[in-house]
Amino acid sequence: MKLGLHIRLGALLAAFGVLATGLTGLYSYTQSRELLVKAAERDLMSSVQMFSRRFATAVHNISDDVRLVGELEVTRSIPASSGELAEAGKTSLADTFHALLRANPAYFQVRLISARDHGLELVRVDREGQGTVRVLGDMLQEKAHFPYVFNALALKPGEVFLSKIGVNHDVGSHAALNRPAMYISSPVTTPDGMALGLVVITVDITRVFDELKADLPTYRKLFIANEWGDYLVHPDPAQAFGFDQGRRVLIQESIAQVQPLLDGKAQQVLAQAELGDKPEPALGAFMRMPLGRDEMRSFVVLGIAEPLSEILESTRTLARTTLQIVLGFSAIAIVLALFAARVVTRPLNQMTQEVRRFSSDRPVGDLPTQRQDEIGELARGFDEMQRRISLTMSELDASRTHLAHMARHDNLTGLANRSVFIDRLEHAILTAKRSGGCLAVLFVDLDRFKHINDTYGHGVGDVALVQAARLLTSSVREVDTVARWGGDEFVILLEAMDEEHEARRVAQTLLDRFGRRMDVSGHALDLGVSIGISMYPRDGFEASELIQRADEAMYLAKHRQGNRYSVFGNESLT
Ligand SMILES: Nc1nc2c(ncn2[C@@H]2O[C@H](COP(=O)(O)OP(=O)(O)OP(=O)(O)O)[C@@H](O)[C@H]2O)c(=O)[nH]1
Repeated sequence: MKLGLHIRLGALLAAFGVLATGLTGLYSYTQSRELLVKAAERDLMSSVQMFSRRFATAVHNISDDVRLVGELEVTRSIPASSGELAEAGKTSLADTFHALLRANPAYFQVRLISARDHGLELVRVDREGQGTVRVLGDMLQEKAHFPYVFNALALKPGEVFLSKIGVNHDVGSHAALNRPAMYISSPVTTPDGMALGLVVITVDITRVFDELKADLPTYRKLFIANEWGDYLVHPDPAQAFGFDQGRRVLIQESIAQVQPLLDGKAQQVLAQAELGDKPEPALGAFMRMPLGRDEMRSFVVLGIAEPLSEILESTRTLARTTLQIVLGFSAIAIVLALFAARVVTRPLNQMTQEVRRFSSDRPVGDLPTQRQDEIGELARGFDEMQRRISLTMSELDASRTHLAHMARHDNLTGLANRSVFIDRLEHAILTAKRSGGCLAVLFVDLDRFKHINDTYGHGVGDVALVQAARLLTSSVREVDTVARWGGDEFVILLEAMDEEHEARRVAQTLLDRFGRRMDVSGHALDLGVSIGISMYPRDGFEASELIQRADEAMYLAKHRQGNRYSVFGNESLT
């Protein structure tokens, strides 16, 4: 099927419109998606930083409690000589420890440990079930071999030691037994700085982390690893504290991008992680968080990850919205394209119709010649072309008519020529034959015409011929035909001429009129004529025959001095 320009142009414009809209939509979707992922990365990073600050604050608060207990009068009253505290002081401290444990659900134990007697626990209160319990007598243990003891005793007054996070296996430690824990300790000193003992709080680190991550959305997962990469917190609890069960589950093995944090070559990184039982790709922000005093160079790696599906959820909404916008604008583009194509092609169609009308000789209607654009230019060009063609056509018509007239008439006198005369004679013969009528042919020859030419010149001879033609025409009926046979010879067809005497009368009229002197270009001339008459059907049945007979009769008249007529067959040369 042949498609019109309107459809093709419309389809082309529509395709451009849809393509442009689609590409714009795709570009804005891609850009927006990238911005969303970048925003999610920033958000995750600030989230992990916030978590780190809150963890630091929590540790700081616990450290303050440890320091506070260490600075109590009763704590500092441990005799340097014996290292043994008075019973009343112990009871008072135990009351304080009970209060601390009640106020801080994340504390497992609060203890005062002597610097003497191999780090013997002087006062100890443990969490047990929903309550607290003071450990007394033989149940008190020597702890000098624990890092939180010997490290704290080496500190200056007011300084705090943070232990590594590990699983507590102290026998008899009540609620803390086999639970992840962290020890925060600070020395108890004499005014001159000698260590008398230390205060240590055993922290339920799981509870601390649970409280800190309570503010995180459920789809965000927390990762914490120690300085060797062992998971301390993992979305899958089975992965945490693997080292306590004789296996290593290392963060750098599952999330290789965090290695620079462990190596101290980066403070924070973005990384791909996997979450859940059925591993789901996630984006995570990880940072290195120093723990404790600088010289210990202790740190943990904190990380918060979010499933990519959550991050890209808003991009799905964006994709839907973008698609709707693209479809909407594509529809508008198609409508506008068809409209534009129509606007452009309508004047062209109009001109096409006018060209068709012009080519089929119908009157041409209005053309958009007033337009100032290319279509107006085209219309004006067509209008001009159409006027020129019309002008040329009418000139051609005129010259064709003239040529046709010239082909049938004598140029000088305007009379019918030989061929027209023969046509009419043949036609008249047929008519006469059908009707049984008669007709007459008169052959007229000017007498001594050569003399006029020779005497007055050909110009005068021409005028004389024209006047002779007029005289002949005005002397016969309108139905009769006068033709110039050649030179100074004329032929006349008299139709419906039933009697010879009627033809004779016409010939006589001619003789009479030619017998009068004529004024030809100021010359008074006597133009005589010789006339021969033939009759149908008496003298012949054919046109040529009748003309020949009339010519012969004219010859007889001429032979007898001219200025007379002769009827064929009535006279003969003698
Ligand atoms: N001016 C003019 N002369 C013509 C034209 N056609 C023919 N003639 C002249 O007409 C003359 C005819 O001469 P002829 O045939 O001898 O006839 P004529 O002089 O009338 O002699 P007769 O017929 O015997 O009386 C010639 O001199 C031709 O040159 C024409 O169109 N114009």
